[in-house]
Amino acid sequence: MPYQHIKVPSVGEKITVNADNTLNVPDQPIIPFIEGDGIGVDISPVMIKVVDAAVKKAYNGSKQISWMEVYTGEKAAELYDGDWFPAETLEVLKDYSVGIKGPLTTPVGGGFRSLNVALRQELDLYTCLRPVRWFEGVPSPVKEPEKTNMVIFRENSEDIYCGIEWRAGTDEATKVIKFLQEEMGVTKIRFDTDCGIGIKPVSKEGTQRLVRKALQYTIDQDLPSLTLVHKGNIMKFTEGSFKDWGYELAQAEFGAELLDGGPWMSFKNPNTGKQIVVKDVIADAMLQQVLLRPDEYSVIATLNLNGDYLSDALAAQVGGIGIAPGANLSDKVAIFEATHGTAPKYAGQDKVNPGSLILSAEMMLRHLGWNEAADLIIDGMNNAIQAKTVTYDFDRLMEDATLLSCSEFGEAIIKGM
Ligand SMILES: NC(=O)C1=CN([C@@H]2O[C@H](COP(=O)(O)OP(=O)(O)OC[C@H]3O[C@@H](n4cnc5c(N)ncnc54)[C@H](OP(=O)(O)O)[C@@H]3O)[C@@H](O)[C@H]2O)C=CC1
Ligand SMILES: O=C(O)CCC(=O)C(=O)O
Ligand SMILES: [Mg+2]
Repeated sequence: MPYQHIKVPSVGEKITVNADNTLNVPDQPIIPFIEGDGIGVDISPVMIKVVDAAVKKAYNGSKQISWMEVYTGEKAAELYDGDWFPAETLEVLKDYSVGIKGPLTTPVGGGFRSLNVALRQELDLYTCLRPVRWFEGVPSPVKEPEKTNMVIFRENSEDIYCGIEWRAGTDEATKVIKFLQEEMGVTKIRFDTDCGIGIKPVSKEGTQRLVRKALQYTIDQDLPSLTLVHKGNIMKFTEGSFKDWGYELAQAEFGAELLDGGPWMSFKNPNTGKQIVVKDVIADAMLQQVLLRPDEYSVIATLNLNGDYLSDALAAQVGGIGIAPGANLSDKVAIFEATHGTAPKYAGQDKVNPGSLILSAEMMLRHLGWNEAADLIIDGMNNAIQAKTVTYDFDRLMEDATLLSCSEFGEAIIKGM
């Protein structure tokens, strides 16, 4: 079926997904990409160039990506007559199973809701996977950045983050407040006029599908622990239940048993026989723990908003948001994206670090099973950083570095492969 603005490449095939969620990846897969707002215009073309070079070098022409641009955000609004979130983009991302996106702008305090969040919700991309590790040579604010090696599984479909809220003074907010006071016996709303209201849904099913994925990852990657991060002492029936349902799942589906009387648990990795510890930490304490005792944490499963905060904080700890990658995953669809946003003050200046999006593409290549190309990207990134040929964000914290533009850093990665 022809699309309104999306042009399907004349060469290449769709990736398909089997009933057991494994992928059939043709040698020339068509991969949809969203350029992104703000610095998307700088980093997306560099990401494509680096990925193409890695694939060419790894497979000498026997494999190749057919890129297909799809539109969301500012570019979509221009093309589709004010439609920021065209239905055909959603349809294509679902149909082609694997895609990658640049950052998209969300106005603060009003205007439209986050397109990034909408994409995750519409495609039920319930896991936001954000690995955080240090690259040798990257300037970091901590003394031993090599001790930080964590993988965040952030719940992506629930929580206060999903946007069920009403502005202060509206009929809706007044109605919800009245309902809470008159029908639910709530007496604790300190100022009940001009009061905005938000709702925080957290379910057993939503929690357990996320924790299941995180525990499976811990097993597959042979990692030592999974930490449930929550603020369950205060938000007992949302964040507290997240913790309880997480432990419950570890026990019921992975055979975990109480460790020293609990609440921590442990079980043996069925592949390696090594012990996996399942533990929990309260979210505020976790922010100091990751700074002071990072080597005690490995895989983290947490709620949507905690995961948002924790992923930017951990990214800074290993040298910054400019190299923090991520993926949004359902069981069938995977959309890769950087952790950072659109950094509007740098848009169009060919200045920022494209590393986040490039490393997100590196995760995408591994998802396809193209590990040789992914390894080349890591080599290229390592070599560019160790040669101290870096973008402004690293340059300002390094001595004797050579300052490169965004596109020059891409070239340096290619040269370093
Ligand atoms: N998934 C998504 O698409 C996301 C979208 N957003 C959206 O992005 C917009 C801007 O958000 P904002 O809060 O400013 O956060 P940003 O992540 O866009 O930028 C914050 C700061 O992070 C640094 N930074 C970001 N990207 C890079 C990069 N590639 N290279 C080097 N440094 C970088 C810059 O720091 P410095 O100033 O020190 O140089 C920048 O000023 C908002 O509309 C927000 O909603 C935000 C997060 C995720
Ligand atoms: O959607 C947005 O604008 C922000 C999202 C965000 O910060 C994130 O997903 O990390
Ligand atoms: Mg964020």
